[in-house]
Amino acid sequence: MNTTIATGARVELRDVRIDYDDGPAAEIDLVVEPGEVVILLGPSGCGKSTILRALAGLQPIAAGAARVDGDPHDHPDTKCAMVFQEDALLPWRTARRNVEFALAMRGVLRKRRRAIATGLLDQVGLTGFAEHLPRRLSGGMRQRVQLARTLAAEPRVLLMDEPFGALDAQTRLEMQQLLVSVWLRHRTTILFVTHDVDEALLLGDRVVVLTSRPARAARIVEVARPRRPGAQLEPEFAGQRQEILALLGHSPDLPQS
Ligand SMILES: Nc1ncnc2c1ncn2[C@@H]1O[C@H](COP(=O)(O)OP(=O)(O)OP(=O)(O)O)[C@@H](O)[C@H]1O
Repeated sequence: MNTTIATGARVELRDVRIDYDDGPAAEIDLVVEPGEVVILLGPSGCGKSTILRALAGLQPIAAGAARVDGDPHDHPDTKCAMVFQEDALLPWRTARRNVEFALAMRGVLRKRRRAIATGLLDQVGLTGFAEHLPRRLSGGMRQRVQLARTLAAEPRVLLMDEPFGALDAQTRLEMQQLLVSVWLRHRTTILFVTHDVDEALLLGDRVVVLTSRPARAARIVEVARPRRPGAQLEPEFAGQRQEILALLGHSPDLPQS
C-alpha cells in the first residue's frame, strides 16, 4: 500500500443548532476526539442524518459552530467523507476504476493509481474482483468498493449514515468486522448513524443516544474497547444494551425493530 495514512481529525460541534423551515431539527454539543468512533442512535426522524449532513457541509448551521481540527467547517471538503446506505458507484466503471476515480480527484498521478486502487480493494476483501462492473457485484461487495473508494480520498473523518442498513444480517456482520479492521489500520475519526443497538455497541467508543426531534443528546454511553469475541454476552455489555433500549423507549425483552 502506497497511500499515506491520514489519521483522524478532532470534530467539534459547539452548541450547534440546525433548522428546517418548520423548526429546529437538532441541537447538539459534542466533541469527537481524533480516531474516536462515535455512534448517533435515536428514533426515526429525530435528526441523525441532519447532524451528519451539517458536518459534511451540506446543511447550514443556524447557531453555534462546527470545527474540524479547529477550522470552521461549513462547506464540503475532502477532510470529511460521507458514506451512504445506497452505494453511489459509477455503473460503467469497474471496481478498480471507481477507486481510481477518487485517486484522480485527489491528484494522484495516473501511473500510481492502479497499484493503490488494487491495494485498497485487497484491504476491503475484494481481491480478484477489481475488474468487475458494479452490476456484477453483490450489495455487500458494492459497499466494500464504496468503502475503498472513500478511503482513496484519504478523509480524516468518515460520516457513515446507516451504511449497512440495506444488507442482510450475515453481510452486515462481515461489513462491521471489515470496518473495525479498516479503522484499526487508518484510525479515521468516525461518526456513524444506526438504528441497531448491537451495531452501536460493537463499533462505538461512545454511543450518543438522541431524543426525538429536535435531536439532543439524552445520554452518552461509553463502550469499553477492545471488544472481545462474544462480549455481547458479558454482563456489562448486556447492561449497556438494556440502558440504551430503555432510553429509546423499548422494552429490553422485545426484539429491535
Ligand atoms: N430538507 C428537509 N427539509 C425539511 N425537513 C426535513 C428535511 N430533511 C429532513 N427533514 C425532517 O427533519 C427531521 C430529521 O430528519 P433526519 O433525516 O435528519 O432524521 P433521521 O434521524 O436521520 O431519520 P431516520 O432515522 O428515519 O433516517 C425529520 O422530521 C425529517 O422529516
